[in-house]
Amino acid sequence: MSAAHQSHRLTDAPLQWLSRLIARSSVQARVARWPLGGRLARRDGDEIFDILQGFVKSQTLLALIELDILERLLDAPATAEQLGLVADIPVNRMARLLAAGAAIGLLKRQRGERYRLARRGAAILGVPGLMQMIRHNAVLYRDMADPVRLLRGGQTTELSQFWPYVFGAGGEVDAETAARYSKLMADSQQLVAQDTLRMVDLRGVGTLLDVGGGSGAFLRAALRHCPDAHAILFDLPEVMPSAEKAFDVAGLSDRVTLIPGSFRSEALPLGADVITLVRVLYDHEDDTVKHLISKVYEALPRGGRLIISEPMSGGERPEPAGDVYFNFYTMAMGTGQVRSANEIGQLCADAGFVEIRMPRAPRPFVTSVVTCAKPV
Ligand SMILES: CC(C)=CCC/C(C)=C/CC/C(C)=C/C=C/C(C)=C/C=C/C=C(C)/C=C/C=C(C)/C=C/C=C(C)/C=C/CC(C)(C)O
Ligand SMILES: C[S@@+](CC[C@H](N)C(=O)[O-])C[C@H]1O[C@@H](n2cnc3c(N)ncnc32)[C@H](O)[C@@H]1O
Repeated sequence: MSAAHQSHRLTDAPLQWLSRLIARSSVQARVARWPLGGRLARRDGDEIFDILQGFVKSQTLLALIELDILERLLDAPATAEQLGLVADIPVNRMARLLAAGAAIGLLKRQRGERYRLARRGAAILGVPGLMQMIRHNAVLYRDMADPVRLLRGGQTTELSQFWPYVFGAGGEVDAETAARYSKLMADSQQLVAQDTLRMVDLRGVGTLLDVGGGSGAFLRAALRHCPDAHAILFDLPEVMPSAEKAFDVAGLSDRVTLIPGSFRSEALPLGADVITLVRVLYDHEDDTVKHLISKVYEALPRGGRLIISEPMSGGERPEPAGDVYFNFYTMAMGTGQVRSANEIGQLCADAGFVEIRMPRAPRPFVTSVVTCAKPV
């Protein structure tokens, strides 16, 4: 046994002893009688129960969205009777849904049995793409219904069918499928773009290349942010029609060059001083990611910068969004994985990048960022 392993075992011993005590119901009963012990035990109980009922809370949210309850309450407060009638749900069951909605803080019960939107319920309506993301969780949850089976692997998941482009070089995705995922991607991208642009400094950028940029939502936000910059979008050919249309509608066509291609088989376009990879790495295995980061390095001039933005694992300090939701999300997708900012930084350093920075993410459930530069 190595010295490191032995010293671990020595420091582990008291904690193991404590865990074994807490795991005994007789000890729990005694500790719960002390003032501090009682408080801790109640809090732990609350939190364990909250983990246990997570799915039920989430499905309550889904029912409120599917039955358009949030929108209806935005018009005017309403009773279970009124909402049950329009949603074709028996009144007593609608009353139970509304009570659940109030209990999770999305609705407020008023006098006279009427409900109105709570602040958080109203906020959901204003977050771009959030209602579609909530609806689309149903696909993930079907894959998660048997988590042990998912962990063992080997089966075809529904989510991997939902995002088929991930597996493909060009040619494997029809235009309709590409348009469907592009819309969902673009809607949720608005949040990612907001937070990314808050974490990086794009002042003075001449040309920005977004690799795997989808329909270009990030580039449009970046172009508005940097009025003098030009943009290049590189993505699979199937994505180009929706990108072209979106830049047209935004009146930004003259500031972007669209280049179809696959980063698996082609070199990246030259001429950008900043390259962005937004929600691209976590779709792919390590080998693909290493290869892609080297291609980015080759495509950049000296001093050029790489910006990586996507939900990340907390690494040595696991955190809920990266290490629970996106961790299982990418597992259900079948090809990718979340990585920590340190792991991503290391992959960049291995490719030759320097000045690796990890700004603090305001909303890790939306995105985190790693930036680095090619040495001058
Ligand atoms: C007087 C007034 C007006 C107000 C006073 C009171 C006050 C200060 C109120 C504040 C209210 C307010 C403005 C609230 C705002 C709340 C917001 C902005 C909430 C935002 C929430 C965003 C969420 C929950 C985002 C979730 C995103 C998810 C789940 C994204 C998932 C993305 C996935 C799965 C992508 C997959 C892609 C793939 C394939 C893996 O690459
Ligand atoms: C998760 S989406 C992210 C899109 C966009 N950056 C965003 O955050 O909304 C991943 C993107 O990578 C693109 N992609 C996947 N494989 C690719 C490849 N081999 N070459 C170029 N782009 C690819 C997909 O078409 C898709 O637009």
